[in-house]
Amino acid sequence: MEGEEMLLVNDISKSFGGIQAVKDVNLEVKKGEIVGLIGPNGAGKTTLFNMISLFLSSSKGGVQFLGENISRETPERVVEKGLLRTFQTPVGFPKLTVLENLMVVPKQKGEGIFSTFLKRKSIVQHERENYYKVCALLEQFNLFQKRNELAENLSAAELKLLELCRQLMANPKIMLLDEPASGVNPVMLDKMVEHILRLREEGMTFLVIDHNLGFIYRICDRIYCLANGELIASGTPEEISNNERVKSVYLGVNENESA
Ligand SMILES: Nc1ncnc2c1ncn2[C@@H]1O[C@H](COP(=O)(O)OP(=O)(O)OP(=O)(O)O)[C@@H](O)[C@H]1O
Repeated sequence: MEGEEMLLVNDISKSFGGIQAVKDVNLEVKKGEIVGLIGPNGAGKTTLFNMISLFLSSSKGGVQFLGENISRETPERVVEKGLLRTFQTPVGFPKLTVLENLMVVPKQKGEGIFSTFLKRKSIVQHERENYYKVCALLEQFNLFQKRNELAENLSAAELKLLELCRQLMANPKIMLLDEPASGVNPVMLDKMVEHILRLREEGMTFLVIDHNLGFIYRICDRIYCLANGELIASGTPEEISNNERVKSVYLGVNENESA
């Protein structure tokens, strides 16, 4: 249902020794929203992503996903529940082709030679369905022509799209995108915007980190701004772009100068 709470971050904090990377942050994402997370280098954005996706434990506070406290789950369980993330540097397999990168499916739990033999038919069926799904995704993201290319030969923008496709193979309910626009040229950036907006039309929800504010303002319904680990502003793109604190910390504009 539109407007339903999907992700709720409650009063979350993280310290690394003496460094307070994230301090008492509250954040929410509703179903169907595209929410941005901005802030200067070292603001705590990636640390926050790492805690939401449970790659990192929080020092304090917790995360609710679809009304359920997931703070004690493993990253794998969170993926199974539908919370997926990308990384600043796409992961994937550089020495595999584009098609192979998407066909790689995690082995089922408890799968052995005997059970695999018994389930042979269903596995073949599963592989076939997977193949059709991969081809459809590659078509949608204009990567079908590159399906036999090694991933290491793709451009930065194509790698970002491949990373999106990899996450989509796992049927996410929400996608956390870490700098999807970095290294992407303006033409491909327009394509990236189109893809993200299309996915949202189809029901996807996003939380997006990016340093490219133009990109963030184009795609986001709401934006949170972090600085020194603390939330300093939240609002619509218009509100954030006119916020004096955001200008001063993020854009390096002095509050008095910009007034
Ligand atoms: N594993 C770690 N050990 C020690 N300090 C860390 C660790 N990870 C992050 N930090 C520190 O926490 C703070 C927040 O870092 P973080 O990477 O979350 O910021 P960011 O907003 O994602 O920055 P950027 O935009 O440059 O990626 C920084 O001061 C960073 O040096």
